Amino acid sequence: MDNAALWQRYQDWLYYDQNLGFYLDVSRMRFDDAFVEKMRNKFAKAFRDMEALEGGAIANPDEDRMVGHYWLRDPDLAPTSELKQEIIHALEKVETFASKVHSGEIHPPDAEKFTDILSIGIGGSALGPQFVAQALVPVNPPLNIHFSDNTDPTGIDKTIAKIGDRLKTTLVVVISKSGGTPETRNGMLEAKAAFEARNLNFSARAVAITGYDSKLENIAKSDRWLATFPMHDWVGGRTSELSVVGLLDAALQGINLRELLEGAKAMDATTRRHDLKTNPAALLALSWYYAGNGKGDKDMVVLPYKDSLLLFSRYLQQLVMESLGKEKDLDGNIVHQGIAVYGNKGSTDQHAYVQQLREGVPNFFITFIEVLHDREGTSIEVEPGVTSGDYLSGLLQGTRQAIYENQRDSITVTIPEVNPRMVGALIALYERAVTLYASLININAYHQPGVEAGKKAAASVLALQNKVVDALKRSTKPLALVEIADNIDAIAKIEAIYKIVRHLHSNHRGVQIEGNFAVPSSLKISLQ
Ligand SMILES: O=P(O)(O)OC[C@H]1O[C@](O)(CO)[C@@H](O)[C@@H]1O
Repeated sequence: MDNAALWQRYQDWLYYDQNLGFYLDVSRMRFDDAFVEKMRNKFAKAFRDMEALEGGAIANPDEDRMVGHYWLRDPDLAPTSELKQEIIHALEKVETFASKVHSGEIHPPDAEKFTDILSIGIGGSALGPQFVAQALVPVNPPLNIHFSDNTDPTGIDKTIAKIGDRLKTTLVVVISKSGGTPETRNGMLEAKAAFEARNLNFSARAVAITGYDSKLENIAKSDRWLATFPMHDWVGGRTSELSVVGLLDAALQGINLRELLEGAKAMDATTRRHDLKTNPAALLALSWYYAGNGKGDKDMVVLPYKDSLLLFSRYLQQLVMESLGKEKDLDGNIVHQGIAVYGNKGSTDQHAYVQQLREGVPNFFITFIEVLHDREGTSIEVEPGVTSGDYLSGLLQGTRQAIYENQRDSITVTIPEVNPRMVGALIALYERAVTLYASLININAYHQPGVEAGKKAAASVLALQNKVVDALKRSTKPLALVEIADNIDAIAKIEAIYKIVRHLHSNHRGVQIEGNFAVPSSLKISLQ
């Protein structure tokens, strides 16, 4: 296509939302009119499905649940007045709690105010709060946030060490919808131990965000934690950023919740249109379908040209991949669906993997995120008439053009600046694009059966570890791996047994190993 035709295509496909000041450009996705025509019926169904979902249909058939994250920013849409009241009440509770923490009305024992937050959670109970904190935290927030999102002992130690003496004025926010996720439980127990080691009362500094009657809620209530906030079962983990899950951390950091919600609500309204060309979520879903042939054949590379949006791709990774990465479709056919998502930020990544994007395997499409406003205040000139921000903008344009010239597609999302309203709008945009795309490919976007398999396998390794230790305790002489496996009737699990003893040995847990470590069958294992 020559430059004039491309410019025309740009104008034909440009979406601009005056209310939000938001642009979406899909002109560099090389679909033609025939493809768009072919997709019309699929989209008509996707729009109807979306309407049913927002009306309270059981959109997650496996778990027999409604899917209501869209009601969070417009409670009037909730299917019953009870749900509407619950949403309003939860938001008020968050705002009241945060303002009492800020004023010092809620404070730690023996100190006037909380200074820090330790937010413990994983997956949807961490990625949204992390993304929003990185994007929107003010320069001098009322509380500094730290995250613990893994069961890695070194990671936990580093976080606690970084907080240092301020642990006594740290508010711990434990977030788990199910209330039973082991990594989060471990993070909570590790934090509790760290507080107790310093003679600090944990319960007086802890709040829980969790589902009704979960293990975590029961602990929080019986140990009399500072507060508990309810999580609704109709909000999935990866779409929970605009529920209490994301809002409490945000409010505590002084981020304007109402603007976040307002931006999402505005994007929701825009993306309710049953018209492809004027519905940006539909334009994204169309582009994803085109790029990957409706089968995820191409990866989505997300490149925000703004440091504060660095975590957007990581946030989207869960939203997109946990929602769309499914073995079966809604009719039970094996389909192995999904779209792989990765990326960090531009122009930084240009000096890392963009070489491959320009010239290597053409198995991706890029989504550029462009932010029009460079900075508060004025910029110096780094060259005559040119600022750092001009460079960033030029590098984005240059990369977009260079990859297009090599027949690689891209989408460009342009926002005026990174503020709560725009972040809310971006979250809503992608949530809705995922909902529409899931409908196009006929999958349930709201369950995650694949994750359960990994969790069960981990639990069985830990059960095996107990058996291994028992076998070693019972033995009067060092045992070979095969003997341990025989003793506990687990010969099929010999490799797992080897890894368990090696891990226990490395951590001075009383396991001694002798022999040649390069030849596992030569090893003799005993318990001290
Ligand atoms: O909030 P929870 O229940 O601790 O779950 C954390 C994460 O674990 C998953 O259930 C599975 O990875 C995610 O969907 C979820 O965001």
